[in-house]
Amino acid sequence: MTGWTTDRIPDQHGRIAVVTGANSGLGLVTATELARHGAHVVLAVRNTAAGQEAARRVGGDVEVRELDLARLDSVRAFAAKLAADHPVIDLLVNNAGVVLLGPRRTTADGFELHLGTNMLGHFALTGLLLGNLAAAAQPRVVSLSSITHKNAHLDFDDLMFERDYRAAPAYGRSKLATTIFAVELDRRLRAAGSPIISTLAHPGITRTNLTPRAWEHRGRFGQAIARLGLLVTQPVERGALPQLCAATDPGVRGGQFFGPSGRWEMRGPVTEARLSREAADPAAGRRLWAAAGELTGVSYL
Ligand SMILES: NC(=O)c1ccc[n+]([C@@H]2O[C@H](COP(=O)([O-])OP(=O)(O)OC[C@H]3O[C@@H](n4cnc5c(N)ncnc54)[C@H](O)[C@@H]3O)[C@@H](O)[C@H]2O)c1
Repeated sequence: MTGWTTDRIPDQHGRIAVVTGANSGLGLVTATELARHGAHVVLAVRNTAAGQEAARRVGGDVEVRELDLARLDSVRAFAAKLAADHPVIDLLVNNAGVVLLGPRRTTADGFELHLGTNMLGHFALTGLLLGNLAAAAQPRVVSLSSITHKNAHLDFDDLMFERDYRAAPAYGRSKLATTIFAVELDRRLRAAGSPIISTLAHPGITRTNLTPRAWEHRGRFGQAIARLGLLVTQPVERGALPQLCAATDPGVRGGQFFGPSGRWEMRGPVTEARLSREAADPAAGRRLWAAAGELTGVSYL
């Protein structure tokens, strides 16, 4: 896949794609490219006013729907309406994500905010849409990992990070959990003989609202970090290529993981990325799957 560009996206007419967090950053570029190639794109967003503004920028055949991944009641309501209106869904891009600077916060359901939004919300959403995805000809689920997953470790005795909380490791854990989820989803889909494939992507370090703009408002030191960030980050159009490749390239197989090829995988052309040992561990997959099913009340596969 090295050298992959959006020219390799096949015609998407007749396909229904759902992109979470589609109003900004990587989600906005992903939605734009899918719509540009003819897909009907559902912009699944927390703030529908921002979603409508994004819809104007995306153009093409799009609709805006409200989804707050930090509230299971919102995930259920979104999935129920979407599933009724679109019996067949071809592509789900689990793109939305949150990064906190500051003290520990929780979702409406009491989950640590990073894990609850980035992983548990998407776990529930995927399960609730599985029947609609299975009805499509070549269905896919794409999950957003991060290089931070490699230095993270999941503590199954403290999944909600109640002990010694720190924001950056909490984000890394949530991205490791998302990565374990996507790999385990692929295993389970294959074992069930499902037509759906689960793929993964990470954008290296890409200039979006998450980084380094998050630093710009933090005084002179923050602005210096932001300027330094420009040197090591890549533009969002390039950062979105791994997830667009994972979502659309006809040659992609279940379980494949794409990211930038450059040194330290931070920026560069698309290539196949490496999972950490923990992310690829089937025992971690089984354990996390059981925990996520219990926590969200959505059990599948
Ligand atoms: N930018 C990077 O360098 C980088 C690196 C690794 C991984 N990622 C991942 O890429 C994905 C996209 O992030 P981005 O960089 O485009 O940042 P971004 O802030 O521009 O986009 C994140 C999106 O998620 C949405 N979101 C946050 N909380 C939500 C909630 N509770 N419900 C619904 N939507 C919610 C936001 O509204 C926003 O649209 C995330 O999963 C992120 O973890 C980004």
